[in-house]
Amino acid sequence: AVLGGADAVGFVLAPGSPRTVSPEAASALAALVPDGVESVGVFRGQTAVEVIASARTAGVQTVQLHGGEAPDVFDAVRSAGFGVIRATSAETYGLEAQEHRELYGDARLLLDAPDPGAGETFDADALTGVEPPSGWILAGGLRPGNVAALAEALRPGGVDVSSGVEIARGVKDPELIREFLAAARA
Ligand SMILES: O=C(O)c1ccccc1N[C@@H]1O[C@H](COP(=O)(O)O)[C@@H](O)[C@H]1O
Repeated sequence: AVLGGADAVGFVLAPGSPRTVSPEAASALAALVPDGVESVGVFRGQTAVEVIASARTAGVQTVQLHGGEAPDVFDAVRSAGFGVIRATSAETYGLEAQEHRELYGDARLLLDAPDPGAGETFDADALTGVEPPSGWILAGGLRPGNVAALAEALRPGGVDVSSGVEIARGVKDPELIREFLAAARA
């Protein structure tokens, strides 16, 4: 991903995924990430104490929370010195946009399909009439073959991919990563 020109790389530190890496393994990988590329720890449904401990061991800069965590978890993670990304379902974001602004306002927003990491797209109509905050990140079922059209239609500030650059669940493919990055940049 770094060689292909990604702006950020993520390590799944949430338990229970075929992509889960230990904080120690993530630390060895994150140490290879050069300055200027953001390293992100991906979490779901853990306590603030667990998230902060794992993120510290892994040495990531940013924490991405997928589990509907409460605002106090974001505050704790931020106070521990990490940047924070709030990942939520695009299909419900329309109903909770005001809540996001009021309760999580300075967390970056990532809009995803309901089942994170499943490689499923969401119905883009869910964002009709909704204006996510500037710099929001689009995720959920992106692939080399659909990222350009979806980015063109939805105009996010960034895109995030996992399943769409894998040859088997949990196994990334360098060629698909290169294709994805080229399509996203285009
Ligand atoms: O990838 C996982 O297994 C995962 C586990 C827990 C939380 C998030 C996870 N993945 C994130 O989901 C989005 C979209 O993934 P996909 O491209 O649809 O496969 C992305 O942010 C992943 O990092």
